[in-house]
Amino acid sequence: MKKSPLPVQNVNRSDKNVAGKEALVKLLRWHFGHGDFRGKQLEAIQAVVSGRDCFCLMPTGGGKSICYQIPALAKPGIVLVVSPLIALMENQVMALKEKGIAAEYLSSTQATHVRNKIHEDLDSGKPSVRLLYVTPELIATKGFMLKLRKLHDRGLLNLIAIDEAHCISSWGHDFRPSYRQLSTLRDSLTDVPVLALTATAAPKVQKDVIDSLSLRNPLVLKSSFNRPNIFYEVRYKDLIDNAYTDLCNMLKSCGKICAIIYCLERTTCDDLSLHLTSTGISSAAYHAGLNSHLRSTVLDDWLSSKKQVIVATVAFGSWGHVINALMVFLQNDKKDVRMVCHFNVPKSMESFYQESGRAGRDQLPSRSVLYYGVDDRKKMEFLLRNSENKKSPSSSSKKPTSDFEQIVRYCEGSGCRRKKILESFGEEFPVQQCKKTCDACKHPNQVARSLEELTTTASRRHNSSRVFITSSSDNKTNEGQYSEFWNRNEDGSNSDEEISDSDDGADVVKSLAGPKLSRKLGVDEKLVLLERAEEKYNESNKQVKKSEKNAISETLRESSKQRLLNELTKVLQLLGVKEIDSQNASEFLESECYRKYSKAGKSFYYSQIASTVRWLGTASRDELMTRLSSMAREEEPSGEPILVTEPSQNIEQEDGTTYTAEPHVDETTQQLVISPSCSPIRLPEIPSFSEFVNRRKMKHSTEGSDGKKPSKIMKLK
Ligand SMILES: Nc1ncnc2c1ncn2[C@@H]1O[C@H](COP(=O)(O)OP(=O)(O)OP(=O)(O)O)[C@@H](O)[C@H]1O
Ligand SMILES: [Mg+2]
Repeated sequence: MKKSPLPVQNVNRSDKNVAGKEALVKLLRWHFGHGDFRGKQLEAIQAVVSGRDCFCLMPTGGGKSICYQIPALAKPGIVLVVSPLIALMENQVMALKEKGIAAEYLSSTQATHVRNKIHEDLDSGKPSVRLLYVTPELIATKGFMLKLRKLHDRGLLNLIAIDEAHCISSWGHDFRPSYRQLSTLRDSLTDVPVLALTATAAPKVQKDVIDSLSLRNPLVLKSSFNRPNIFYEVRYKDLIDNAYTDLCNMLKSCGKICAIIYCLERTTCDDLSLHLTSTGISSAAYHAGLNSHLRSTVLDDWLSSKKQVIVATVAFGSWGHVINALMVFLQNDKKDVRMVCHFNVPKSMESFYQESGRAGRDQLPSRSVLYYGVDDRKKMEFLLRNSENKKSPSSSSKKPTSDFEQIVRYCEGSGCRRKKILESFGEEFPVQQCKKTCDACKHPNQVARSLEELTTTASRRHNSSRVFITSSSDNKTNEGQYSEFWNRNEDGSNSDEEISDSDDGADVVKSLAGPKLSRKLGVDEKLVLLERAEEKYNESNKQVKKSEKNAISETLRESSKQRLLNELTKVLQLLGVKEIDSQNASEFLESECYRKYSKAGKSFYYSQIASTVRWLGTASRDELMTRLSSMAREEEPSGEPILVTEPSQNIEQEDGTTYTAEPHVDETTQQLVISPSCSPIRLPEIPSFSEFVNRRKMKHSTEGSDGKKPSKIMKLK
C-alpha cells in the first residue's frame, strides 16, 4: 500500500531538527513499520544527516539499509547508493517502491526509455527520486560523474552510501576492483557526507575502507557480531565412520527443518544430495553446473519449503560471488533456516560467519554445524596457497592462508567457539556469556576427548606430520599452539580446478549486464536473470578459453588422484582390504580415466573420475579386487620401478580401431615403459552417472523401499 509522503514534510526544517530522534523514529514507523531503531542505526543516521562521514559495521541482517533509507526521507535531495550487484539493487528498489518511496536504479541492463526517464527526472529542477542506486562501474564513467556534479551544484545530493563497502578492500572477502575507483567521489564531491556500510568485521578491512574512501573524521560504529540464537558446533570427519550418515541422522533428529549445506565441490553437492534423498530427506543440489531451469526449480522448491535441504557450493571465485549474492538476496525471503552446515571446512572465519549467519534470521534458535576433516584442511590449504601464488608480488599482501588459520583454530581448539568467532573480528567476549550455546561450552569433556582422539588419529594417518592440538581453554592461542595435522611443506594434493565456482578475473557486473530487467521482478525472474547472466558469462568465457579449458593439467590430474585416494582409503578401510596399496591404486585408476578420456577433453575426464569415485562407493570387495588385479600385475617385478610420467597410450591399429598399451616394467632398466606389445586388458566397465543412479534405483526397489524414492532420484538426475 502506498503511503502519503506526510513525514517528509520535515524536509524544510533545519538539520538539527531533522536529525532529532523523534522525527526520525516517526519516519521509521510511518514508512517501514518498525517500532524503533535497532543497534547503531539511529547514531549512523544522525551522523550522516548532520553532514558527518560514517563507517558502519553491522552483522548481516542487522539493518544497514535503514541507515541510508531514512536520511533519504529526512532531507530534501537525493541519496546515492552504490551497490555491487544489479539483482541486489533491483530487490531494494522494488521493496521501496512498494512502500511508496521514490527509488530508482540505473544500469545498462535497463531499457533506454526507462533510463532516459530517470535522467530526465534528475535533470529536472525538482527531481522526484529520493534514492538512486548505481553500480561502481557507472560512477566511474565521465558522463555520470558530470551528472552527479550538477546535482551537487544544485544542492541536491545529500548523501553517498557505499553498501557492501568491504568490496573496496582487497582484504575483504568479495573484493571488486571497480569499487576502488570510488575514491574519486570524495575528490569530486568534497562536502557530501559518505556512509560506508559493511558486515565484514576484520579490522584491516575497516582501515582500508576508511582510507580508500578518504572518509574525514568518520563516526565509526560497530555493532556486536554475536548471534546468540545460533548454536555452534564442530564435528570431526576423521572420528566419524561415515560423514554422510552422520549428517543424515542429525538432520533426521531435528525433524522437518529447513537447512542449507555448503560443500566445496559440485560433485560433493550432487553425491550428498542424492544420499540425503535416498534416505528420505527431501533435498536438492544447487550449483553453477545445473541448467537454469533446474536451478530455479530447486530454489523455488526450497523457498516454498517443498524441499527441506539445499546442498549448495560455497562462493570461491568471482562467479561464486554472484551465486553467493543470490543467496544474500534470498535472505530476506527465507528467515527460517534452522541449520547451516559446512560439509567442508570454509576458507576463512569471514566466510564461515557470513554463511552460517544465514541461519536463524528470524532470531529463533538455530544451528551451525561444521564438519572438519584433515583431508579437507589439506585441500583448502593447497587451494589457498595456489591462489596466493597466482597473485603478483605487487598485489595486496593479503594472505588467504593466514585467514584460514583462524578457522582451523576454531575447529582444533577446545575453547568456546562463539568467543573464537567474535575475537577473530576483534570483539571481546567473556566466555560466561556464551551460556552453553556452543558444543565446547555445553560438552567441554566430550569436545576435549574428540580433540585428543583426533590428534592420535591424525598422527597415525599422517605419520610424517607434526601433530599438536591446542587445549587452551582460555582461547589465548598463538601461532605455535594450534595443531599441524600435516607437514605444511608437503605438496597439497588438490587443485582449484575442481572447485565449482572458481572462475576468476571476471567482472560480475559486466556479466550481469545483458538481459533486460523488468520493473517488478519476483524471485523467479531474478533467478532467471542471474542464470542467464551466468550462461552469458560462461559462454564468453568458453570462447576465450575453450582450448585452454579442455586441457587436462597436471594439477587437475593430481587433484583427481587425491579424490580417488580419499574415496579408496575409506572404501578399503570399510571393506577391511589390507592387501591393496591405496596410493598406487588411486594412481592406477586415475591413469585409466586419463587414458580413456584425455583426448575427449576435460569434462569427459571429469565425469569418468566422478563415475569411478561413485563406483568405488558401491563396489564390493570382489569387484574391487578384480578391477585392481590388473594393477597388481603391473607391479609384480619387485624392486622400485622408476616411474615414467607418460600415461598409457591408445595404439591405433591398422583397421582403425585402438587398443590400450598398458605400462610394464622393463626388466633390464627397471623403468616402467609403455609398449604396444602388451596384450590389451579388459577392465570392468565404469558406470556412467545415469547408470549409477538407475542401479541405485533398482537396488532401492529390490530392497523394498517405498516406490516413490526412485522417481525422486530420477527427478534429481
Ligand atoms: N529497526 C528495525 N526494527 C526491526 N526490523 C528492522 C529494523 N531495521 C531493519 N530491520 C529489518 O531487518 C532486516 C534486515 O535488514 P537489512 O537488509 O537492511 O540488513 P543488512 O544489514 O543490510 O543485511 P545484509 O548484510 O544481509 O545486507 C530487514 O527485514 C529489515 O526490515
Ligand atoms: Mg544490506
